[in-house]
Amino acid sequence: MDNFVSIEKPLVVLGCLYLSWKIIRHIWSFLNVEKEPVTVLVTGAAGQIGYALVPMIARGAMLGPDQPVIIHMLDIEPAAEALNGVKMELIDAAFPLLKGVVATTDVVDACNGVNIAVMVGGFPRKEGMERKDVMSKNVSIYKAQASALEQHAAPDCKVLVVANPANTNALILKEFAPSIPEKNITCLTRLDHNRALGQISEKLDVHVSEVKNVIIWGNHSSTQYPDVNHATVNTNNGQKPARELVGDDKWLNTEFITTVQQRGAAIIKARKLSSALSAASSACDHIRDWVLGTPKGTWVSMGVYSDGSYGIPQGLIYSFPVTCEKGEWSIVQGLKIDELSREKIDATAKELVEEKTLAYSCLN
Ligand SMILES: NC(=O)C1=CN([C@@H]2O[C@H](COP(=O)(O)OP(=O)(O)OC[C@H]3O[C@@H](n4cnc5c(N)ncnc54)[C@H](O)[C@@H]3O)[C@@H](O)[C@H]2O)C=CC1
Ligand SMILES: O=C([O-])CC(=O)C(=O)O
Repeated sequence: MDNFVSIEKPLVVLGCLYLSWKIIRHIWSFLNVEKEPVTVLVTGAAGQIGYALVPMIARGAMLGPDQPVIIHMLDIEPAAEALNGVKMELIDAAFPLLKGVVATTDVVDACNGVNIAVMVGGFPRKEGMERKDVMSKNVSIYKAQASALEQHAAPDCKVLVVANPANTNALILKEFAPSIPEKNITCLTRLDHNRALGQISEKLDVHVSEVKNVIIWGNHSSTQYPDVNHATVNTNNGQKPARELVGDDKWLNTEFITTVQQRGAAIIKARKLSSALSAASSACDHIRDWVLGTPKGTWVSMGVYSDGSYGIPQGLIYSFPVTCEKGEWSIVQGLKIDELSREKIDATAKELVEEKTLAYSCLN
């Protein structure tokens, strides 16, 4: 009996605490008390991704429909007038969640107090170029902006690098901002992940939301490895492996991979400009899942600092399958890697090692 009472008491206390928490939450939402705004920096905000991205952030696509935001926009002096035009449009759109806009060409003002930094500023590649061809211009920008972020952003600021070469720019930013925790510096491969989901959904004629757990391994470049071996599709008969449903290994091992790898180039060829709306939307997906968590049983691809998982050298920003919870990502462990995948996973890592050397030679 004594034992029973000693177990029961803490359970009752826990139950009361849980109920009080529920009641407080209910009253809170009833009173419609607003959350504190989160400050989001977008660099290169006068450019085409920036123009697509800032309204998405202001509408809640990045941080949720009840999260007020303050947007800081940075661009360079020649783009100052265009940047001011974007600010005017943000004001004109009267977004309920938008609590402030700063448009500046001063990197310190831009970084001041930011909680999330989306680094889009840089030079996009043109038709016929590889992403590493914009290396020398872009890595020096990331070296310079690293110290501004380190000194002026909020200490727990989360950073997403979009500008190409995205993995290597993120690595340079990490190396020149040593006091920012390495877990807080990531690069965008979610666009490639979404492209892979899109290709499977088109092939099977199912809605893209029914497909999950593709993986983009490695570099956001034409050596990336879009891996469908662990992907599943929701069907009327439950969840099935995507490979089994597609039933065409030849397509999955060749055309599917090259289509995803070359999708950026295909968009440039068609638009004469690189992807913008899909890049902006994927940047929102990346931050939303990182901050608010990935749905149960689902992983996404993020370029993160390698801890040696899957034999990838440490000291690279490499795209892995990750799940996110409470604002932290973790690499999905224990996936079986077949021989073909191993080769491709290593090949894209090798390119990143070469890019790192090239980046350092550009900075010297
Ligand atoms: N990781 C990914 O999935 C993707 C990456 N990208 C990359 O994103 C970057 C931006 O692309 P777009 O918006 O199409 O280019 P854009 O040329 O339209 O815009 C780039 C903006 O950055 C600004 N900028 C240049 N140097 C800057 C600096 N030091 N500080 C702040 N801003 C600066 C430019 O003035 C321009 O307004 C490119 O590097 C592109 O290759 C594009 C699509 C997908
Ligand atoms: O291809 C480019 O240069 C732009 C980009 O990164 C993409 O669309 O994936």
